[in-house]
This record gives sequence, C-alpha cells and structure tokens, in this order.
Amino acid sequence: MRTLDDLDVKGRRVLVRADLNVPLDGETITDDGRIRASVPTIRTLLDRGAKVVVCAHLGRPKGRVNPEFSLRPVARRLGELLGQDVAFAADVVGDSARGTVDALQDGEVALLENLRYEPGEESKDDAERGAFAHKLAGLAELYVGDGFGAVHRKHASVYDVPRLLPHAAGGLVEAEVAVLRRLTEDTERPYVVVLGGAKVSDKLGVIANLLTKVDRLLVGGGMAYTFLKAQGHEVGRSLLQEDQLDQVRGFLDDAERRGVEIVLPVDVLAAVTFAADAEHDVVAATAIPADREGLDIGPKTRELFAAKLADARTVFWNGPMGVFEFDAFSGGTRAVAEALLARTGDGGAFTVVGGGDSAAAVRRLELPEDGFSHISTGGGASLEYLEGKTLPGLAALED
Ligand SMILES: Nc1ncnc2c1ncn2[C@@H]1O[C@H](COP(=O)(O)OP(=O)(O)OP(=O)(O)O)[C@@H](O)[C@H]1O
Ligand SMILES: O=C(O)[C@H](O)COP(=O)(O)O
Repeated sequence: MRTLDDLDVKGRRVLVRADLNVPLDGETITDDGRIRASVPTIRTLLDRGAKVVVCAHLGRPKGRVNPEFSLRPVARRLGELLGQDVAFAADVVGDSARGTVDALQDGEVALLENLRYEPGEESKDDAERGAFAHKLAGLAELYVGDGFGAVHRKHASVYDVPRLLPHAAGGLVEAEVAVLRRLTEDTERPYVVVLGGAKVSDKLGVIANLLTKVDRLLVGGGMAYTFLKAQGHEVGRSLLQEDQLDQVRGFLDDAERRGVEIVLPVDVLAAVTFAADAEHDVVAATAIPADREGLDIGPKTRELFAAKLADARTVFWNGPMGVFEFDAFSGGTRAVAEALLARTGDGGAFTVVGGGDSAAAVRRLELPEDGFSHISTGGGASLEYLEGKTLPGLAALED
C-alpha cells in the first residue's frame, strides 16, 4: 500500500475518507475516540500544505437526508481537536460541497455532510455507486483512505473513489493493519475471540470463518440470544435474529466437530423494558421470562468468561456484553474488560479490543486504554480482517 509519504499533496485537494461514526446523544458526542484517531492523518496533510476535504458517514440514514445523522457536531469537535476551523458543507456533492471546497486555501480543511445521505454511497448497483463516486472524486485531486472502521464496506467512498484518483493509505489504516496482521500470523494459542454488541445480523456471518481459526469463542451482548434461542431456549424480548437460527445451529454443530468451544451466557440481567432505570433481575439464561429482555450478562457468566480468558495467549474482543451506556447494565462489559486487562502484558496475552462502541465502553468505564495491547477503531472491519477476507477498502488502496 502506498502511504502518505508517497503523495505530493502541497497545494492539492485531498479527499480523506475517515470513520467519524461516533455515538451521539442528540447533538452531544458521547465518545470522540474515532475523531481523535482521525486527527494525525489530517494534521499531517494540512502541515504539508494540502487542501483537505474530509468525508465520512454517521449512523445508517439509508440514503436519505435526516438531520438526526448530521455530521455538523462532528465538524465542531474536529475543529477543536485540530485547533483550526473546519468548514462544513451542508451537502455531500451539491452546491454547498463544491462552494466549500473551492474556497479552501492551502492548509485549510472542510468536512462534507454525511455520505449516507446519498443513495449512491451504499448502492449495490455498480452504476449507481459509480455515478456517485465520480461526483465525489470530482471534488479532489488525490484520495487518502483512513476510515479503518469502514474498510469492510463496498461503498462508493471506500471502494470506488480510490479507483478514480491517485491514492494512499492514511496513518490510521496503516497502523491498524499492522496490528491485525499480528493476530493472523503465528497466533499464540489459546486464541479466544469474545463477541457481543448489537450488529447481530452483520456479525453472525463472520463466525463460520472464525471457527476455523480460534480455540474458543465467548458470545455475549445482543449476539448471545440468537444462540440461546437456537438451542431451544426462551429469550423473551431480547435482541434476536430469527432468520439466522438455522445458521447458528450450524455453527454450534461445526464448533463441536472442530473441537472449538463456544461459551454462552449461563445467566443474564433480564429487564422489563429498555431503559437506564429498568427494573430487572438475574435469571438463568435458559429461563428468560417471555416479557423480559436480556440487557447484560449475569454474575455467573462474568466469572465464567473471566475463567475462559485466564489462559488465553491471544484475545480479540468486539462488542459490549450488555447495554453499557446504562450504568445498571455495564457490569458484564466491565468484567470482560478487566479480565482482558489482567491477561495483558509480559507472559500474558496479546489483547485487542475492536469497535466504535467497544472502545467507547472502555473509556466510559474509565479503564486504562493503554492496559490493552491495542484498541482498534474498527469492529466489523477487524472481524472481517481476522476472517482472512479481502476487505474492499484495503484492496482498493493496494491496487
Ligand atoms: N443485550 C443487548 N441488547 C441490546 N443491545 C445491546 C446488548 N448488548 C450490547 N448492546 C449494544 O451493542 C452496541 C454496540 O454494538 P456494535 O456491534 O455496534 O459494537 P461496536 O463495538 O460498535 O462495533 P462496530 O465498530 O462494528 O460498530 C452498544 O450500543 C450496546 O448498547
Ligand atoms: O461503526 C462501524 O463499525 C463503522 O463505522 C461502520 O459502520 P456500519 O456498520 O454502519 O457500516
């Protein structure tokens, strides 16, 4: 992959695809980790005299303008972190974007509005995606891919634009790939992957492949209920991917054949509703009441998961064990994070935490970020890398 040092950026418009998909509470950014992670590449380009045009997505507005998903608050925060103004374009490739980009001087930076307001960005139709990619590429002369968290998406800004412009990988993508490579080459065993979170349908798909690589898979968070249901248990109103139950039964059989241990929760915090102050009880994972939803792993599961991590030599963890944003349901995530911290370091394990919310959880729980071997900005992206898949955004940068 070409890197920033291979591009002559002085006086030129450089489109930087960043991952600025941060958690928001209204207009308040609750964790700015991904914005911070994007700063070094942008800073380097500005210091080298480029006109920097940053593009990114926020949430999943599905091709429609929706003010709830505006990047405007992100532009403000990026400006604070860079210590200079960030011009904000109120659209992606329209009059505002063109005007904002045209007005940039060397060493100035702009952020375009949410890429996913445009249906072309995520379109499965090559022609529609390509047409949007041409408009986006038309805003710049060079392209830098630095949105590691989105490199697994075959989207216009990730996959098509680098085919249209001279390009390079940014420092974040370079650094992330270097660490993840260590997880795929000469992996020390036992190799344990911990999966949780809410993007269940997305991430169930990676399991088939992971089962060929890992010794143990711990499943918590919103991911666990589809497994419990597949084993025939009642999961009440918990997060469930009904259409993937057969697939999950296949994983359970395959794991058994391969001698891979799949470890599921034995107890959960079952709440009457999805709320910070929801009434809840610890119940057996095999007996979740029909009117309750599991919002965290229970105390026995926390001990079980810690025990299953105690001899690990390599650990990758993606996805919180519960709804950590609510204090009452953050204990499971804390327990797993602490088990990883206890394992990290000399004579212990190489531990990687990946994902926007997983990293945010570590910070929200005020755990030492430098206590892990690495905290990655990508969850789904890291998982797909670990599967050994070709990631569209990396393949495009390699060409
Ligand atoms: N039992 C549960 N029920 C509902 N939501 C849950 C549950 N457990 C965890 N979550 C939610 O999962 C979300 C994070 O999931 P997600 O899969 O997006 O992880 P991530 O670390 O952000 O990875 P990525 O970077 O791929 O998005 C959190 O907002 C958390 O509240
Ligand atoms: O949060 C993430 O994992 C990345 O920003 C990608 O977002 P997506 O899962 O909505 O494509």
